[in-house]
Amino acid sequence: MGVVEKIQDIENEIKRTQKNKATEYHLGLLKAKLAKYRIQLIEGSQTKSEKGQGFEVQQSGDARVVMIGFPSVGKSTLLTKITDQESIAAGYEFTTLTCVPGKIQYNGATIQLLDLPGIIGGASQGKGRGKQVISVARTADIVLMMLDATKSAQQRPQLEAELEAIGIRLNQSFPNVSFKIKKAGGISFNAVVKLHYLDQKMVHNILHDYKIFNADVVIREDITVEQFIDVVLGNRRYVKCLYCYNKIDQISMEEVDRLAHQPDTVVVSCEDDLNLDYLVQCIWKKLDLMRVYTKKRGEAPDFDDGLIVRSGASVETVCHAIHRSLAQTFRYALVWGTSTKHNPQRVGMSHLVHDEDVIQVVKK
Ligand SMILES: Nc1nc2c(ncn2[C@@H]2O[C@H](COP(=O)(O)OP(=O)(O)OP(=O)(O)O)[C@@H](O)[C@H]2O)c(=O)[nH]1
Ligand SMILES: [K+]
Ligand SMILES: [Mg+2]
Repeated sequence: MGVVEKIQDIENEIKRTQKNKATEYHLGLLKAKLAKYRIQLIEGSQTKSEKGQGFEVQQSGDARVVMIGFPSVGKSTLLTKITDQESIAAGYEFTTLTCVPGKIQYNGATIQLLDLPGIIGGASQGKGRGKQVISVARTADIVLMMLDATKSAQQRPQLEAELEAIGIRLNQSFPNVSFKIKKAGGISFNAVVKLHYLDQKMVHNILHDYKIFNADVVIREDITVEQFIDVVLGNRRYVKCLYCYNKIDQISMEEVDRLAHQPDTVVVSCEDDLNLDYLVQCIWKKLDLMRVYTKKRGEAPDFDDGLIVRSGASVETVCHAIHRSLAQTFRYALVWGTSTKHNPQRVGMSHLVHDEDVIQVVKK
């Protein structure tokens, strides 16, 4: 029996099995098995020739946004509209057959946007070359899920399921669990919150199924079985997602209004240039990037030339962004901005900077 059939069998068994106290351990194990087979499918089944034909292109700029969507929803049209690059668009499916990168310039940052071929249902199971296409989403800072506003509402959960199946978790954060495999000592289990979906026995069962007999598990959040398996597997990607409904020129105002009120959603019309500026703003916000300025002693900061760093960045990260060796000669930094109480304030490497802060590094 092939892996795809095994997966189907387990999925059927999960569907058939009634959810109750008596079956929950069995269900937990089935889910662990399912996760294992899915991994085999992604990692094990690529032949040599397939590997050479990935859709990966070189990372460039400050962040990467990857468009994922069914055919002919307008991905290429969008790339041509909001980046410096043209990607051919047409009224037939699978117009785009490669990965086409473009650049968005915004607030001094360069954001890479990738246009990809459309995917079809079952892509994660290797249908078409969909698996390679959606795998590119693993490298994204944001998945821009492109949807056709004139098509069925089903397209969104379908795409989400495809991404789930290759280990991508959309708009979720890494479960608050610490998990360490040890050489000996058995399994120690600790939960600091009340758990509703998981208990010690289930954790043991799942770990044994993965042939893990010695580990420390500390759970600090009321997680599900699936989330625990994610932690054990350790190869999940937690990626932000923005849902973009295109072609709103074709639907009623009421419908536009309804779609626009969903969380993490932007409605646009590439054809009529509706809301495209707002989409770029939303991408920028979602990326959570910051712009900080550096200055030399006795000189004014150069506000035209900021440094782009991730939110939560420290002075150390800023030093690295200025010059690779700066951290070694670092004595302290003077910071002006909202991250400090006094302006300027003398801070060390670990100080966390804020958007728009000005930083002067004092060397040894
Ligand atoms: N009405 C309308 N049509 C649009 C809009 N955006 C794109 N289209 C049309 O939709 C069709 C498909 O556009 P593409 O940009 O090729 O779509 P795609 O998602 O890149 O398609 P594939 O590469 O084949 O997966 C073209 O005929 C576009 O002109 C829009 O906002 N409104
Ligand atoms: K098309
Ligand atoms: Mg296209």
